[in-house]
Amino acid sequence: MRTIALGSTVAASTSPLSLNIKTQQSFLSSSRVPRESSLFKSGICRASQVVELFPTVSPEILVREARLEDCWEVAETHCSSFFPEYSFPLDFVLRIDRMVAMVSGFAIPNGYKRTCLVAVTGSSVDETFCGGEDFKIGDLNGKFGLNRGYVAGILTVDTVADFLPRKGPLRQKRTGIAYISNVAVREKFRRKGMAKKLVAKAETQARAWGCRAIALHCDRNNPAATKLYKGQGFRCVKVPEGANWPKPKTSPDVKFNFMMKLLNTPTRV
Ligand SMILES: CC(=O)SCCNC(=O)CCNC(=O)[C@H](O)C(C)(C)COP(=O)(O)OP(=O)(O)OC[C@H]1O[C@@H](n2cnc3c(N)ncnc32)[C@H](O)[C@@H]1OP(=O)(O)O
Repeated sequence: MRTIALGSTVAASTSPLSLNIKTQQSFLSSSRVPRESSLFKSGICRASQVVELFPTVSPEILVREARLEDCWEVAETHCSSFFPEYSFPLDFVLRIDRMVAMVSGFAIPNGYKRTCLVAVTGSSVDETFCGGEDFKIGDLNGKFGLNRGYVAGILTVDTVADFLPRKGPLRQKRTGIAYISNVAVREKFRRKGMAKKLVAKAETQARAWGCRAIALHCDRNNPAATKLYKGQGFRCVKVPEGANWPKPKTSPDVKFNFMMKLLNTPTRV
């Protein structure tokens, strides 16, 4: 369990870009409120605002691994989706914090995998067309692309198994089950199938890692996300009475569904 300090706020994190689910959930209900943060007004994000015009010209969606040059937009997507009420300077500090967390990667234990996927729009370039050598910094793929598109959705998938039920008397971590977290799509790009594509790509990644199943926690009071996962073939797993299954650290009043899908089930896109 890692902790990211956000000024005076302490965010419990499940992965480098992990949500502070407690804070996240309390803001979910307001995530549809139109947001014009003072950060944007201040002009710090003018470049992003200009790029935002592009998707209307070329709306195709591509899902790929996040790259180093995506990190600001990934942090923006994360923060604007999970903390829509934050205004300057806190929203700016939060974005910086998430960016640093991503780049530093909060090194995962040997033998485990984790990757951050992004859904980009406005990119017409071949996904494989990248310059330079491959390298990995934190969760980010070190390739640079010339036309990388605009990051509008994110998802993290890993095999770290921190939030999966343990096995045996020694409470060993499970293997072969991937875990999804940090799923977010910028408000103006929602209901266009982006999250579905991200989840589908996460499943492909999990299969490539040799996983037989994929799991996640979803707030019971998040009907949109619950519908998304059920539609993608995830099913709620009943937690046995008294079972001490790990779950994301949040306020006690946030209740999660633990959802799982066997990876031999066909993926719907
Ligand atoms: C494991 C986790 O990370 S849980 C955290 C989930 N993240 C959040 O709650 C952050 C804020 N919300 C969001 O970012 C988005 O609303 C998401 C990620 C929940 C959905 O992203 P989208 O790209 O809009 O979803 P997408 O367009 O792929 O919709 C897929 C299905 O989900 C369901 N769905 C998505 N949004 C809604 C909604 N607002 N109301 C009802 N159903 C919805 C629908 O069944 C939809 O299929 P349909 O459009 O064919 O009816």
